[in-house]
Amino acid sequence: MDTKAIETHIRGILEAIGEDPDREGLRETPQRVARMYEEIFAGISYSNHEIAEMFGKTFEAPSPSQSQTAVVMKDISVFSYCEHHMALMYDMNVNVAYVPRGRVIGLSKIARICDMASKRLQLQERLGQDIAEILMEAVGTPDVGVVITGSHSCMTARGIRNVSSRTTTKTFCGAFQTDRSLQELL
Ligand SMILES: Nc1nc2c(ncn2[C@@H]2O[C@H](COP(=O)(O)OP(=O)(O)OP(=O)(O)O)[C@@H](O)[C@H]2O)c(=O)[nH]1
Ligand SMILES: [Zn+2]
Repeated sequence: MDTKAIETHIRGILEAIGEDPDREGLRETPQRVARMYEEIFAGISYSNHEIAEMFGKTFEAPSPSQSQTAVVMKDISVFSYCEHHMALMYDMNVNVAYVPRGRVIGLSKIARICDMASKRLQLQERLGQDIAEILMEAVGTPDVGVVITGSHSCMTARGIRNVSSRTTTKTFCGAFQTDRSLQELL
């Protein structure tokens, strides 16, 4: 990420909106925003494949038996940023489930994958697909479901200003596409 360029452009934006970038409260703002962008857009620097490798530490699944195990993690909270307005997606709640094929992933890594995929300019729909794609590669299973519910500040704090609206997107891969009992886990 080119932090020097971000600083220059943020200063330009401050001037363009009629602010004085040299007044005390704003003097360090371009640097602060550049540091913030490094943090909140960290996921732009990595492909889904790289994130799968980064957080892809897995363990042998419990001994296979007649039964089928599903892993479900609910209420993973993330923030993301809509690509249309660069506005915050907030109160984002991610539910993830997968059916292991011999390997299971460390639980914290599921939340790390959701967090890193969120740190991009996103569509909520694409965020679900990214999380599913990364998890499928990391765990080595095609059977993954991701359900996301969230609020978009581009719809609540501006424009139509509909503060109560919430959007849910569901991404079903592999067996989740047809198996209602798997879908209902989410
Ligand atoms: N599908 C989808 N749309 C989104 C997402 N985030 C924001 N949008 C929408 O993207 C659209 C961009 O539409 P435009 O008409 O180009 O932008 P705009 O003139 O600012 O639109 P308004 O918000 O209606 O004022 C808007 O309808 C947003 O609500 C998202 O995650 N998924
Ligand atoms: Zn938007």
